[in-house]
Amino acid sequence: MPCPTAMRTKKTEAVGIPTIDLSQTRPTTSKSILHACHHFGFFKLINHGVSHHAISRLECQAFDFFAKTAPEKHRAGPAAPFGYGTKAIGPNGDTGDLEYLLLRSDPASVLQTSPSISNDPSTFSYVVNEYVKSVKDLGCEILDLVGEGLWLPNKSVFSDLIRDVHSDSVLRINYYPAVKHTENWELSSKSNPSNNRIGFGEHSDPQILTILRSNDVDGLQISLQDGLWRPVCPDPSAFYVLIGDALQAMTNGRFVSVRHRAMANSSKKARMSIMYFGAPPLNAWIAPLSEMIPPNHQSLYKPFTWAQYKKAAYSLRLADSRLDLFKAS
Ligand SMILES: C=C1C[C@]23C[C@@]1(O)CC[C@H]2[C@@]12CC[C@H](O)[C@@](C)(C(=O)O1)[C@H]2[C@@H]3C(=O)O
Ligand SMILES: O=C(O)CCC(=O)C(=O)O
Ligand SMILES: [Fe+2]
Repeated sequence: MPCPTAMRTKKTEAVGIPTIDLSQTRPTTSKSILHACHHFGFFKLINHGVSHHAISRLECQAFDFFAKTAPEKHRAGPAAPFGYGTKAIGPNGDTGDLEYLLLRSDPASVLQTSPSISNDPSTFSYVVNEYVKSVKDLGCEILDLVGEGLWLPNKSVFSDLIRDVHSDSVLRINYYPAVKHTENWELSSKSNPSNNRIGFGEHSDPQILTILRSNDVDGLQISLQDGLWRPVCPDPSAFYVLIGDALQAMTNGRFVSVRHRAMANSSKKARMSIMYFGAPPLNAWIAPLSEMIPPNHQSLYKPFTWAQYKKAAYSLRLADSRLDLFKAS
């Protein structure tokens, strides 16, 4: 049976969103990834090789956490920026209808925070670390395919940043509680736009790339050049890959960081999404690669360190275009 989103958005989503099948040959996959990164900054990934077991174990651990009482959950907060947060997103007044856990992704930090999150911290940290390892490897594989497709002299120039022991990558688990529908909800949602509740507002991700997985509840939307919001059909067996601002800068704008948001108005069932944000080390310099600047063209962005970019991101609102601050004059 087609998912409700697919039925509602046949014209947009069904024809719009590229799907990359990682079981295809390397050159074919690489070519399709480049096309998707250039035109969408977003794609769906199937046959990705990450074990269903690793995904469902983390999902179970996360559902157990969000099912706890508020005081228990607040032991893991406040998110500043790491830890448990509810409603408030970032330090500048953004809010959404969600709860979340934001975690540093290195094993030592996961182990350190686990006792405030789980009654069985060693299992929690094992499950998180196993998941992070899998999605990090997947992210690096995608970035190596990008390096190959672009014929870069150093094919691992992007993945090296994420593989670095000092990589600033993070894991985020968002939980959008179920919505209590009244009898005439369908009718009122059409006539009353206030039912369009924002779960996580419009933004682009600042990092290199994001690997997102959600349960079977819809909510994620992406906005392409035409400015229209396209619902993304949830597929728990797939991952969605989002290009971040840092990769847009390194490719001198050839790849676009996709604007996206999550709605929280649509389901009687809670939505859970898990994002791995692959990031460089804080002291890494991000700048357009010389191979990405065509002859007689200029660099579109000034060089910046990841620490400088993060500082800028945290000084702005969620919807702000942070990369604009680093445009070359
Ligand atoms: C409002 C904010 C939340 C955010 C930091 C920021 O000041 C602007 C970027 C936001 C974002 C979006 C993608 C990720 O979810 C996130 C962890 C990130 O790296 O940048 C969040 C930040 C956050 O929630 O701390
Ligand atoms: O929850 C989602 O599906 C998207 C959340 C998101 O974009 C983020 O956390 O950066
Ligand atoms: Fe995001």
